[in-house]
Amino acid sequence: MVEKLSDGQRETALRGLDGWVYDATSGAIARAFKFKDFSEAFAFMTRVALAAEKAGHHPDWSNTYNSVTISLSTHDAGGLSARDIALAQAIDKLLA
Ligand SMILES: C[C@H](O)[C@H](O)[C@H]1CNC2=NC(N)=NC(=O)C2=N1
Repeated sequence: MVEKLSDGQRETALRGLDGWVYDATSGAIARAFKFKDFSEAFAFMTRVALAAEKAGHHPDWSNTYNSVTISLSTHDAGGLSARDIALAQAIDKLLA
């Protein structure tokens, strides 16, 4: 069982995450990504899937053609945990 982040911990973590937005209703952070075409978007999703499986932590996401929206929360904690921050950082690294 992993701990939900405090408001302060969440705000500090979000300052270091470009493009990720916190939604208080869902208790999740989300970021939208745009690619050249579906093939590029799906290649990215494949890499995210491998990173997620490695982390044992998985995204809620959607894909429409060249857009991918990823939402991260820790269902077990009922909100945001350090696992979401770590996965968001790993996802951002895939784009660097
Ligand atoms: C049993 C397993 O470790 C858990 O169900 C994991 C798997 N992946 C998960 N992913 C996310 N995003 N939240 C979770 O609470 C979660 N729990």
